Amino acid sequence: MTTRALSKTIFALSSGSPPSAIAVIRLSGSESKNCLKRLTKKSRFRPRELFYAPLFDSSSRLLDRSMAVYMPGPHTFTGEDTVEFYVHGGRAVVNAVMEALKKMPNVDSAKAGEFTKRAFFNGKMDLSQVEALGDLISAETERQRALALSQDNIAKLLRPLRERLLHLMARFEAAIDFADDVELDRSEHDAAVREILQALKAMRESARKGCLIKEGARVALVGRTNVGKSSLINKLAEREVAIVSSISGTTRDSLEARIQLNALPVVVTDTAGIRESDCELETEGIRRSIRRAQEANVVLLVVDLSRCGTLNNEVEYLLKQIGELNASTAVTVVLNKADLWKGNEGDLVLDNKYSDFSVVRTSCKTDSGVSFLVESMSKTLGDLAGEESSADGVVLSRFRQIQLIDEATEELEEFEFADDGAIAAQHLRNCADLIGEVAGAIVNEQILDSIFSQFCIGK
Ligand SMILES: Nc1nc2c(ncn2[C@@H]2O[C@H](COP(=O)(O)OP(=O)(O)OP(=O)(O)O)[C@@H](O)[C@H]2O)c(=O)[nH]1
Ligand SMILES: [Mg+2]
Repeated sequence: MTTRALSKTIFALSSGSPPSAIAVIRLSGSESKNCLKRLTKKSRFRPRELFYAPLFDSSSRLLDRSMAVYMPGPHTFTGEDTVEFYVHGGRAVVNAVMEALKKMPNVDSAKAGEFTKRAFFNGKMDLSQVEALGDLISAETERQRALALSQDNIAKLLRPLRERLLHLMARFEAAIDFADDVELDRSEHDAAVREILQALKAMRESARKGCLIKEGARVALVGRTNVGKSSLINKLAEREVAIVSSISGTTRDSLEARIQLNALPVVVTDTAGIRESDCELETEGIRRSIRRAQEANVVLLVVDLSRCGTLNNEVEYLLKQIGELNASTAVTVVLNKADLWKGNEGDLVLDNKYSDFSVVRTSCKTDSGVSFLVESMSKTLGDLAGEESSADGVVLSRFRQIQLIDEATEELEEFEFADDGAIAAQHLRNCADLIGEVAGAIVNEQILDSIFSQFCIGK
């Protein structure tokens, strides 16, 4: 950000869109106090003290009877002089005050994320704190809120790792520069690096959970045609998301519904039923069903109990059609149309290799088992995302951060094979730099633009 851009005083409506009981208009920059003087016609203000403030335009017309506060920098969110007006939240009131501010010299309306950008450039926040703030503002579930708050400390968590790496690197460099005086015990260093590697891998695993909390879990309903997948998504979403009919092959494309389970956002996908087909469109639909299953955190394998014969064969058939599932994907076998079943319990026994699968019996006709299925999914997602309290620890949850941790891990893995001291030291340096980048100690302009553009105006 240029000095000129920083020198402008910015203002924005920082509360939600009018009408509302109260609207907060915030200013940041060296002209803030002058703006306050002009609007209130007062000249002296006690810092950080809320006061009653009738506001006037340049022709002394009363705009609103508001409350206001003056907060001199640098101990403010942006690090600059800041003023906040708490005006009545009517659209005309807000517009009138904003219009009056716009006419003042060297004052401009703020762009999205501009207050936070100033806080960052004035050293009030690091990049991971900026990202955490963005997450907090967009948090929709309890877990997302807790996760966002936990992210405030990423720099603190990573600093010791980075310092250890730099310390190890310095030892390697000293051994090169002063070969006669400094002797290097490589095995001791290898052990230290392995410890750091373990810490990075643990972080990577917790990041997978963090992403699940932040991005939401994906659940796919997969099975043959006419087994009741669309009926089930309608039950789970508690609304008519998909068309249900007795005609096999009714659903041709994947359909999504967003729900919340165990304080996690969940995207449930209904898919086209799997069967042999000559129809090009249907075959494409089935290909998409398989892709949705492969991308899912939880696959609900739906089976029509009244027609499935031996369950084990049916599950085997469906898994074969889907192909490779991720090792972390949880599978629940849903035995639907339980109301029609008159079969043999012995036919429902699953092979030991499927012992990790949950099995739930449902009927979309009588609703029996549906709440049990919801409970079972909730538990499965809870296991995948970790207990709710685990969000108290610091967990990474950004793709950008995970990529950097992966690259840092690769550097350390390469370190182990580097016999040459200089190359080994370089791997340690690269790893330390990548870890520094996670919390934003080292930043590139493009990443900054993309992060700040996700903010709303007024933050
Ligand atoms: N008796 C009974 N009928 C059900 C049950 N669930 C669904 N059905 C009926 O089964 C038929 C197929 O249901 P859908 O939900 O459309 O099945 P689907 O798996 O989405 O089918 P495709 O879209 O063709 O793959 C409809 O006539 C439903 O009313 C159930 O639990 N019991
Ligand atoms: Mg369907």
